[in-house]
Amino acid sequence: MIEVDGVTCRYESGGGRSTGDGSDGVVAVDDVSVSIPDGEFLVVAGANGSGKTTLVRTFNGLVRPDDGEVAVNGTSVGEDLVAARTTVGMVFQDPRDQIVAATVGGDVAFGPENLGRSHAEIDRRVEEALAAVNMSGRADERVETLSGGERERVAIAGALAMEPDHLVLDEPFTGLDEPARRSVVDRLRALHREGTSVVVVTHDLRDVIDLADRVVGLSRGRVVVDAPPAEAVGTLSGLDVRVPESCAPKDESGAGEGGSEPRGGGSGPHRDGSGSPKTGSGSP
Ligand SMILES: Nc1ncnc2c1ncn2[C@@H]1O[C@H](COP(=O)(O)OP(=O)(O)OP(=O)(O)O)[C@@H](O)[C@H]1O
Repeated sequence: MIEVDGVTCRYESGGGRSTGDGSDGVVAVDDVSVSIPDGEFLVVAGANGSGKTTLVRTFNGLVRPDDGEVAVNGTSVGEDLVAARTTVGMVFQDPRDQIVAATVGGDVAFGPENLGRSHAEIDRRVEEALAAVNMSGRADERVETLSGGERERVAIAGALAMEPDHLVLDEPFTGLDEPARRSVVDRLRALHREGTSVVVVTHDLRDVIDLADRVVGLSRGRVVVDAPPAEAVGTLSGLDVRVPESCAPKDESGAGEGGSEPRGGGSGPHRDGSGSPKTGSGSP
């Protein structure tokens, strides 16, 4: 269970995290409270810049809240970072931000190796994680030879090898073509069915609306809707979140479908204004 209680996160106008002195800057997440029970498939939706990435990064301590508290399985993230990083697996917006080894197997093994697990245990985890993303038998392949969808699946496998209770994926479909999207969706569906809790961050609900138990919608850092998908779409379609055509308001000029932006190419990975890509690792 992830419990977010009254969390606020600010960035300084120069790009770094807030000094906490109340000076000017961006309030990326503004007094958010949300609980994510085990086994839930949660979608965190909102327009670019609404605070989605910042919020989910508090789940494993990659971002420390300026106010409020995040607890995972009853333990404060700030008090036990290692526990949070092993319990909450994170897959970043661009898999290149987290692939660290030359081969598929080496990359997936990286997290459990850092945990100091035995060779036999690491081999078991790598095998199971690759099977979960439908890449069994491909451990020796070089990452640089893989397609974007395959790299995404390697990144997911890397997070799964940590055997997290919660898997958090930030815009996992960005830049993927239709078959790759379908493949990642299929993997997420299977993982969820097998009991993994999944949090997907997205500004496009179309791929995940059928999988979601609940949708939390953010706007300007605040929660504006927290409801099952069917109830949430009405609010979300007014927030530059793409919703399936069948759910979009009929009388609007394409707001629900995100205007003319083509599917797949999308708006591209968000860059955070600091000029540097978002970095970090699902590994402690
Ligand atoms: N490192 C940073 N320095 C300064 N401001 C930042 C930084 N990272 C994010 N922000 C700002 O915080 C706000 C929330 O950003 P965040 O990346 O959390 O939103 P998001 O909903 O994930 O956006 P996207 O969908 O584009 O990734 C935005 O105004 C953004 O410009």
